[in-house]
Amino acid sequence: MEIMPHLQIRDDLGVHYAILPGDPARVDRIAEQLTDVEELAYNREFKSIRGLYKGVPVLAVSTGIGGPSACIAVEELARVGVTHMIRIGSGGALQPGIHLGDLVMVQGAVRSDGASKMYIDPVYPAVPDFDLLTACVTAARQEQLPYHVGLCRSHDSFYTDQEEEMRTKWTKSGIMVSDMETAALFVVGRLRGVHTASILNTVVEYKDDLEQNINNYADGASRTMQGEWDEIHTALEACYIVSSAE
Ligand SMILES: O=P(O)(O)O[C@H]1O[C@H](CO)[C@@H](O)[C@H]1O
Ligand SMILES: O=c1cc[nH]c(=O)[nH]1
Repeated sequence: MEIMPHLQIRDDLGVHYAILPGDPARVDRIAEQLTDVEELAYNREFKSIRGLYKGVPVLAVSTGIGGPSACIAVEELARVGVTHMIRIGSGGALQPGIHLGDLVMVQGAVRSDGASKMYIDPVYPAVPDFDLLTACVTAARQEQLPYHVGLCRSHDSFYTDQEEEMRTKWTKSGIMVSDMETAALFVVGRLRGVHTASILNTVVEYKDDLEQNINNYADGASRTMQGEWDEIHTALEACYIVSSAE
């Protein structure tokens, strides 16, 4: 038996599905939708629990902010036998018509991060697993949740002097939303043979004040908290759909 150096979880858990928020506080809110919850470890930004969703064993593990810590989580989860990973993140809309709390199911990610480039050439695509993405879309449609399917831009920068120009550039290219971890998850997951998907809860609307809106989310603003509940529910249902088909 081995203990993973960063997640501090054992390699004999025998769980195939993991839900991955960035924020450790979101792990506790995932626990509310699970039964038989057990806290496994809380080391650095990585908080890990195990529980059941409709009888399916699931892990919830926070990945922290940005590609480097997300890659560490993906690598160590793959080493303990997790085969399906769904990010449930927060993001900022880059297009009009995407409202607070709407879900964006990511179909592909622009690799504006550094971590995925440490693994492989930037021409390598950052795309989700088709069946897992389909299961997420099926789940959201089933529950009649507000959702979109489109592209995201995963970035490493929040406070550079070029943020406004970067956002305008990606808006013009039809990118739907920004986050910081999806590209790294898709690339490293693909290289390690893991099925990945990413669902982003919109916490900043197009052209709205980025910092103010992220503060509102941290304060528990109701539409973004509803979006968070919806993305957790969608990801758990997707795990159930995929596990039932196996
Ligand atoms: O809410 P999470 O999942 O952390 O996602 C988003 O929020 C953080 C930035 O505020 C970044 O990690 C970004 O990807
Ligand atoms: O632009 C944004 C907004 C929210 N979260 C991000 O990572 N980027």
